[in-house]
Amino acid sequence: MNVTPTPIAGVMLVETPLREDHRGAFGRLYCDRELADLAGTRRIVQINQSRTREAGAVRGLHFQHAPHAEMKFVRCLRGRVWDVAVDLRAGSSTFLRWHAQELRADRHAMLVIPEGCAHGFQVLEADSELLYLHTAHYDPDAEGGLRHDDPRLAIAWPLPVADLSERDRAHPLLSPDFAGLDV
Ligand SMILES: Cc1cn([C@H]2C[C@H](O)[C@@H](COP(=O)(O)OP(=O)(O)O[C@H]3O[C@H](C)C(=O)[C@H](O)[C@H]3O)O2)c(=O)[nH]c1=O
Repeated sequence: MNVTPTPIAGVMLVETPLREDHRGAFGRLYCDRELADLAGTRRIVQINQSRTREAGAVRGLHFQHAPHAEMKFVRCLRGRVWDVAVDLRAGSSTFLRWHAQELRADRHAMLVIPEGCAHGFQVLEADSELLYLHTAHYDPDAEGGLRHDDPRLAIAWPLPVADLSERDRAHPLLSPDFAGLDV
């Protein structure tokens, strides 16, 4: 597995190349031994999948507050998405900066979003599917969300936003005095 850092500390791209032979291909999706430097003693406790119909649709941006903060490993199983991590960590040198990475089913890779960062994505191809590995259980009471169009983030989504959940439409804008999450 090849790990590449991004400009945001802890947000990494992990490439997991397939081994091909005459029968087809085989690849590892995750290995706590190979990723020990990145994941430490964290355990994957929940694995989710989403399918999004419309190109241009946006899901997120979501995070969980401590003590339910989580590291997420996000992989595209079908289609293409523009995956975004936003640094919400108090005191971070990249506080409120975002990093985007195109994830696509034919490039076997995952974006790692650490605790204290929000995650969202825009679908670039209809019927794209994502797989998420989580190091904390889903706790709706601990969930927080950012507006995709928050001017303090100024996320440059590549397509016009075509579809959003009611919940994602309703996230509050970041208050001017928001100083970040303690994780
Ligand atoms: C995460 C989760 C959700 N749900 C329920 C809650 C809702 O009734 C329904 C859809 O959840 P939500 O609207 O939060 O799903 P998305 O907006 O696609 O959020 C997803 O995409 C964004 C970008 C993320 O980063 C989240 O981790 C991921 O959940 O599934 C569960 O039952 N279990 C779960 O673990």
